[in-house]
Amino acid sequence: MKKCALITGASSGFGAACARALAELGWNLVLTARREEKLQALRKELADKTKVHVMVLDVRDGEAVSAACAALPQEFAEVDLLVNNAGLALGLEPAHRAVLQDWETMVDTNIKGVMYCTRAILPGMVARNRGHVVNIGSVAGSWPYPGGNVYGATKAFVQQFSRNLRADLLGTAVRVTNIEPGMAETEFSQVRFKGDDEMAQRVYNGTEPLRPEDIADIVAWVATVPARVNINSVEVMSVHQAWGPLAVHRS
Ligand SMILES: NC(=O)C1=CN([C@@H]2O[C@H](COP(=O)(O)OP(=O)(O)OC[C@H]3O[C@@H](n4cnc5c(N)ncnc54)[C@H](OP(=O)(O)O)[C@@H]3O)[C@@H](O)[C@H]2O)C=CC1
Ligand SMILES: N[C@@H](C=O)C(=O)O
Repeated sequence: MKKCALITGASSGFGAACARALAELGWNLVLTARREEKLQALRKELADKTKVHVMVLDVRDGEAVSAACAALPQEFAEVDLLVNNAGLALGLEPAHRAVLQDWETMVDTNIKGVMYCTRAILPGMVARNRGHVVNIGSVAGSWPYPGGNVYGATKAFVQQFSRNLRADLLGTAVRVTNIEPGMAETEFSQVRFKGDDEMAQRVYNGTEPLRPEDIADIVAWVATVPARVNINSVEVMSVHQAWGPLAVHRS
């Protein structure tokens, strides 16, 4: 039987790259995000490789998440892999100048969104004694940097939530992995700097960030190791970055 992956934040960046990588492996896909046109374009792109169900969803809406997951078409209803990838950073202001609404949006998306999706999908995995939750954390969850305040804290939540999920799932065959990428070039900086291209480009100038497919390859790897193996966490950075978001080599 074909395996099925549900990927949040599949309309760009890591999520779209995960969809492409898993389609190559023949997995059926449930792709979710808010921008339907992007999801439909990806569905069309992958149509000759696999079956794709598009689910337009705001992960901040817990009731919508649980209703959509409960109403998955039969062919996609048994989710083997949940990739909790939807997330964002907003702003780089120090805490005393930060916009409170930005903090709330990051908490609602990066923390509550992960909680809602996990809570909706996990019971089926436990009942089938089969499945894997892959969370996309960040090096920002372990390494502080100026302006990282609430974004880093949300990713620290993802790290500890992943560990505690593993503890809860002991005795089942359900796996949990937290992937912690460093700087990668996606729409992430466009979103963080609210469309200010110059600020966004400054992040990547003179260095070589990770690419979305680098993270997708890791997701595909952790999902396909033997069922007895749980990769707990993977911290991954560009060769031009060390330790945390601040230590970046620029030529
Ligand atoms: N790029 C980087 O340097 C790093 C990124 N990360 C993390 O990786 C993950 C993916 O980011 P990345 O691919 O880089 O960035 P992108 O901005 O390219 O992708 C973010 C994805 O999240 C989706 N998303 C955002 N908010 C919501 C929401 N409320 N409901 C549903 N979907 C939402 C977006 O879709 P849409 O707007 O259509 O809803 C989009 O598909 C995030 O969790 C991010 O924190 C971690 C480490 C490094
Ligand atoms: N590593 C990035 C995303 O998580 C960042 O914090 O800039």
